[in-house]
Amino acid sequence: MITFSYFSLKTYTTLGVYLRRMGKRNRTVNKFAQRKRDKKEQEKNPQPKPEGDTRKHYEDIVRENAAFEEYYKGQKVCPEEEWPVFMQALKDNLPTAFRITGSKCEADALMDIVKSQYFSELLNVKLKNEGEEEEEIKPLNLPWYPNGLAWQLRLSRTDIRRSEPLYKLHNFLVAETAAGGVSRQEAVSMIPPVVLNVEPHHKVLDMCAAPGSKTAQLIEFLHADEDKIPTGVCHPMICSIHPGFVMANDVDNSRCYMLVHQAKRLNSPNILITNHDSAVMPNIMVTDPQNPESTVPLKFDRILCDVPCSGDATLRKNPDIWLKWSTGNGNNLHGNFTGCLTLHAETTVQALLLHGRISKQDGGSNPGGPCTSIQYRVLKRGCELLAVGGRLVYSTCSFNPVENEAVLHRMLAEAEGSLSLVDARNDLTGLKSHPGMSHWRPASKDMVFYDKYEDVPEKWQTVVRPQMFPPKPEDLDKYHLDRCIRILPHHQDTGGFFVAVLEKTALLPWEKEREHTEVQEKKEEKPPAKRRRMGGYKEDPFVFFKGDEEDVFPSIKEYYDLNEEFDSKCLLTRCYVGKKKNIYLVSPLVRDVVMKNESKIKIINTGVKTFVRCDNKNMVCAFRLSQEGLGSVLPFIGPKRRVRILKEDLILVLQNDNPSKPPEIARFSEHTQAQVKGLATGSCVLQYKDDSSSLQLTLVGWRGVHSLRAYTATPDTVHYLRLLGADYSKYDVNKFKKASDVPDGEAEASEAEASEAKEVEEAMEVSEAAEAKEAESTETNGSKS
Ligand SMILES: C[S@@+](CC[C@H](N)C(=O)[O-])C[C@H]1O[C@@H](n2cnc3c(N)ncnc32)[C@H](O)[C@@H]1O
Repeated sequence: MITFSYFSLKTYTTLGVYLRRMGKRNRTVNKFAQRKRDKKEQEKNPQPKPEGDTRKHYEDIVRENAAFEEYYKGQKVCPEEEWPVFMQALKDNLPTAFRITGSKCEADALMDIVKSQYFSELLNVKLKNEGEEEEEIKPLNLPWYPNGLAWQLRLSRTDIRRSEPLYKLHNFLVAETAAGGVSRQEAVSMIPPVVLNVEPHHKVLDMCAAPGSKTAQLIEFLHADEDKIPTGVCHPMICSIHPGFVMANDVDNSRCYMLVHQAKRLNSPNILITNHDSAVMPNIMVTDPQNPESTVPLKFDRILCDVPCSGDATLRKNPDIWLKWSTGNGNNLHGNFTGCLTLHAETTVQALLLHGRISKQDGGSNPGGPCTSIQYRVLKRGCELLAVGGRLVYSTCSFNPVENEAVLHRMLAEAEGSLSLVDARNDLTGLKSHPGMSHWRPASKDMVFYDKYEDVPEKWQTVVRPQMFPPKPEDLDKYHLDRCIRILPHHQDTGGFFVAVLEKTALLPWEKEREHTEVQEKKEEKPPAKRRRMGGYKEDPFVFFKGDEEDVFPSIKEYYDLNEEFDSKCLLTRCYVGKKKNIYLVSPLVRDVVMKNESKIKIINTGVKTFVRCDNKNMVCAFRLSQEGLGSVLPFIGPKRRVRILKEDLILVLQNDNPSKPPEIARFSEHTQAQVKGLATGSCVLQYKDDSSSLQLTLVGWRGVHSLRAYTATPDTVHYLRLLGADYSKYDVNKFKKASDVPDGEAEASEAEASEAKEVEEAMEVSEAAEAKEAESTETNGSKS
C-alpha cells in the first residue's frame, strides 16, 4: 500500500511545444525553449534569485490573505458557520477532474476501461494529510454532468504525475487527452456549457473563449447526436456537417492559437476561431435566406460569456493570488482601468484604448459617469447578438459580487424586462451551490464598505461606481438575482465559480431604436466603413473552391467516389497560388460566415483537414485522406474506397510501428484479403465494427502494392489499441524505471519509447498549459500584420 500526502501543486507550461508543432511563432517558441533550458539549469545548478525577484514556488506560498478574509466576510459570500471549512478548502490543492469525450459508443468503451483498469489502481493508494487519518481515494462521478462522463479524483495533477504506482493512470490521461478521448478540465469550469443547453442546429458564440476548454465542450454538445447520422458510424473523430456552428473568439491573438489547438483535437467542420474585442464585436452578416443576393445580421441561439475576471475563486489552482489579492482586483475590472488588473483585463483595456472605444479617463476620472466595466460591456454586446428566445450564460471564476451579481443587475435593469434570469439548478442535479446574492456592499481599497453611492467619499468615487451597488429591496423581485449559481470550494471540493443563465424574451430597448436608425442609415446610403486594421499575426487567406470545376476536385471526386450531396464549395485551401497542399472542409454556414465577414473580423482558423497532397506514383489522385477530416467526409465516400476490416487485422495494422515495412496483405485474414483484392492502390478507409458491442472505428488507411497500413498519429494508435483491448504496452512506459533496471538489450528500445512517450506527454500537456498561468503572460512576438 502506498501512502503519500495530498500536497504539491505546480503549474507548468509546454505552450512552446504546440506552438512549435504549428511550425510558427518561432521567436515565441525559442523563448519558451530557453525558459525550459534555464529552468533545468537552475534545478541542476541553483543560483540565487536576481534582486527584486519576489516570485515564489507554489509550495512555499503562505496561503493566507487578511484583506481577502475581511472583504469576503464583509460581503457574506459564505454563511458564517461554513467560513472555516470554506477557508480550509481554499487552502487545499485542487483535485484532478476530467471528462470522457467523443461519441457515445467510444465514450462507453473508454468509460468501461477507465473503471476496470485505472480506477482499480487507485484502491491501493491511500491519502494522508498531516495529522489526519488515512483515506481511500474514491473516484467521484460528477452527478450533474450529462451521461455521467465527468470524474474527479482526490489527487492533484502533480500527485498523479509524481507517483510511480499511478504511472499507468498518468500515461492514460496524457495519451487520451492527445487522442481526444479525454479532456482534463476543472470540474466547476465544465458547468457553463452544460447549462447553455446547446443543440446541433444552434449558432453558438463563445465570446471570451481561450484557452478553450469550454469551447471544446460546446463543440462536443453540438455533435452530441452523432450516433444518429445516417451512416450509423460511431467514432470520436466523426463530426458530421451540422447546420449549427461554434464561433470561438478571444481578444488576445496569441491565446487564439490555444483555441486552434483545442479545435484541432475535435475535428469539427463547424468551428470558426476569431480574434476580436467582444465588447465591440461587429454584427456577423450571413446570406439572407429570403434574398440570396443580400445579407442579414446573424443572431446567435446560444452565447457563452465567460468573462475576464479577478480570478480569486481559482486560488486553489493559482496560489500566487494569495500574495497579491486586494479589493482593487474586482473594482478595477468593474470600472477603473488605471489600477492593477489581471493580464486578461489588461489586454482588453489595451484593445479598447487602441480602438478608441475608451479614453484613459473613461470611468477613471468621471465620477458617477458611464461605467466602463469590461464584464458589463462584453455581456451587453452578447445580449445584443443573442436571438430573441436565445440563452446566454455569464460566468466568472471570482467570488466577488461586484464582478457577478452587480454586472447582471445592471444588465437586467437596462434591459427593462427583455432579459430574465433562469434558474438552471434543475439542469445540474446533485450539484451543491449557494443562490446568487441579493445584497452586497462595494468597498474601497481601504476596506470601507458602502451601502449607497452617495456615501462614497469623492476620492473613491472613481473606484467605487454607482453601478456596483445592489438592487433596492423593493426591486428584488424584478431581478431574481437569487437564481444565479455560486459554487464555493467546500461544496464539493472544487474551485469556486459563478454562473448565471439569461434568456432573451424580447428585443432590448435600444435594439428597437437602433433598428430604426439602421433603416435610416441604409436609406442615406453611406459609403462602407473603412476596413479596420487588425493586429496580431497575418493569417493565410481562406480560399474556397469555386465548385466541382475547381482544378483538383474532379480527380478527388472520382477517386473517393464522392456522392452528389457533397458540396465542393465547402472545401478550402490557405493559399491563392501554387500547388494546393492541404484541403480543409467547413460546413456551409461557416463558409458563408467567413465569406461575408472576412473584412470586418479577424478570422484565425477554420476548417478540418480532409485531403492532403501526397503525389504518390501508385495513386491516380494526388490527395490522400486525412484522419482529422475523415469523419466529416465519410458519409459522402462511396464503397470503392472502403475496406471492412476484422479486429485481428486492424490490430496487426496498428501494432506495426515500422512505416517502411507495413504488414503484407498475405498476413491478413481471408476476409480482409478479399476486401483489399479489388482495391486500387492508395488512400482508403478502414472500417471496423465490433459485433458484440456498439464499438465502431474508422481509420485512414493505405493500400500498398503488397501491403496495408493505417495513417494514424501515435496517440490515436494507442487510443485504438486500447479500445480494441490489444497490447499497447510499448507505449505505456514507466518513466520512473531507471535504465539500469532494464535487462540488457532492452535499454535502448526503452529509451526510444520513453522519449516517444515524453513527446506525447508534452504534446498533450498543452491543454494543461492552456490553463497554466504562465501561458497568460505569453508575449506576442514576431511579425505583425
Ligand atoms: C476566463 S478566460 C476564458 C476561459 C475560457 N472560456 C475557457 O474556458 O477556457 C477570459 C478570456 O477572455 C479574454 N478576453 C479578455 N477581454 C476580452 C474581450 N474584450 N474580448 C474577448 N476576449 C476577451 C482573455 O484573453 C481570456 O482568454
